[in-house]
Amino acid sequence: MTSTAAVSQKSTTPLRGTVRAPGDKSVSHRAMIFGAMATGTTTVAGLLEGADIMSTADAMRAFGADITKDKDGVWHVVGCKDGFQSPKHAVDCGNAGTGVRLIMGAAAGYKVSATFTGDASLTSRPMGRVLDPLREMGAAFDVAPGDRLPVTLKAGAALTAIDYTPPHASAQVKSCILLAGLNAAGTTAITEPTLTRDHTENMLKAFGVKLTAAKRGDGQVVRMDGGQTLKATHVIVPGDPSSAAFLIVAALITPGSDIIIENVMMNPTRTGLFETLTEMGGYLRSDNFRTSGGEIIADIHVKHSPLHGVTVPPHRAPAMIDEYPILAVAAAFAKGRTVMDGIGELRVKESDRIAATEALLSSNGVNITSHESGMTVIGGDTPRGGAVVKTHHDHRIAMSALILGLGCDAPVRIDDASMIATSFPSFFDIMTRLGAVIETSA
Ligand SMILES: O=C(O)C1=C[C@@H](OP(=O)(O)O)[C@@H](O)[C@H](O)C1
Ligand SMILES: C=C(OP(=O)(O)O)C(=O)O
Repeated sequence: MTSTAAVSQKSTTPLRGTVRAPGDKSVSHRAMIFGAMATGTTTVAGLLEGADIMSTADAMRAFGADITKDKDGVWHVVGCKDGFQSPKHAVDCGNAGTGVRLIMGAAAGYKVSATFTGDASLTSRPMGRVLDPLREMGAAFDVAPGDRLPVTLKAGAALTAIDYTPPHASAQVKSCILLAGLNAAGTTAITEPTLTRDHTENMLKAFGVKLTAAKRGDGQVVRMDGGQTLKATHVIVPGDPSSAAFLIVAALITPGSDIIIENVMMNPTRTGLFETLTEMGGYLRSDNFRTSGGEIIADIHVKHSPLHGVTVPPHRAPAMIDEYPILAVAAAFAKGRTVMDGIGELRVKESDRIAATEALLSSNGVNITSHESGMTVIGGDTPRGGAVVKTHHDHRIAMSALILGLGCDAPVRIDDASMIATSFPSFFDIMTRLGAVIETSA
């Protein structure tokens, strides 16, 4: 992707209007992958047409799926005939950790060979967290020491189910093992000490797979027999709460704002930020609750609010893991101290998000400190702004910086806005429609 700089200005008018959240990224990846694994044609409405999902769709085509979009915007995924086939070229998963980790799990079950790679950010992220359990199941890989991409899956191994407790709270690891387990001998069991997003479990059931998820403490044990086939279904993708987060914080910090975001997924494994912002004094009212495509969705009404700092309970981290950079921005406008702990996983996202968030806030005059697995913001004064923020190929850092600029005295610039298209291609359009001054610049 070519990089484009962008800048946001202090909002002198309130944000107003009703907008629709873009399709959820996690659900969209899964719709493409599960559709490719299924027999028959899966239809997908409301797909997030972000770059991450387009990379996953291309990867599924490389393994033999036929994927097209019709004139009404509905995607059709014709499952691979006789399972995944070995791709002719390396599979480039772009910027998407979810894409590559889930696809490696799915592919490991089919006795195919494939080389996986990605962009500068993805090739620096740890893959051992999925390669280790897949090796335990019997898969073999060629990979340089350190377990980074590129990774080559070697053909031929028959998999055996494992009973696994992931060392990190990770829906990607859980999902990778479950997808491999579909074609493994025996019963795959995964114990999660803390529950992570459960879209894989929900969607596998929608594709006709039998599995059980039994609550255990704050977590669960998922069990699934191998040798099950997925049957094509119709997927309706709900709006992404992680994208809605940017619009919500923008409205909370801009005086006079009053906005409605429609169609937001309210799955409790994803709504930790909404809970936290409400505790901080934010006006967030969800109504019109309904069920669509097996998920609860609602419309969220947000008004500008005076915020105060809070301590975020570490056990809430999995339910808002992608939202800490934008929470730190909200914390810059909240009176007092906001403490975020138990978030060491942020070090291995698209960028080191603790370091990137600290740089983004401190360079714009906000008081922030950090340690290995946490950060603390002391907020309340209008930030100075005026910095050019390095985004490190990270869409969430890019959007967080631009939202910060809406409340700073001087404009906030970012070095590269191109990655925003991975998860929220309509970000600029929607923000402009709400009345924000955010522009790409040369
Ligand atoms: O399963 C998923 O769709 C995701 C899981 C999370 O990653 P981890 O599993 O690494 O926590 C999250 O950060 C990512 O944006 C999407
Ligand atoms: C961490 C993220 O995604 P992924 O791991 O799929 O790259 C994210 O979208 O914030």
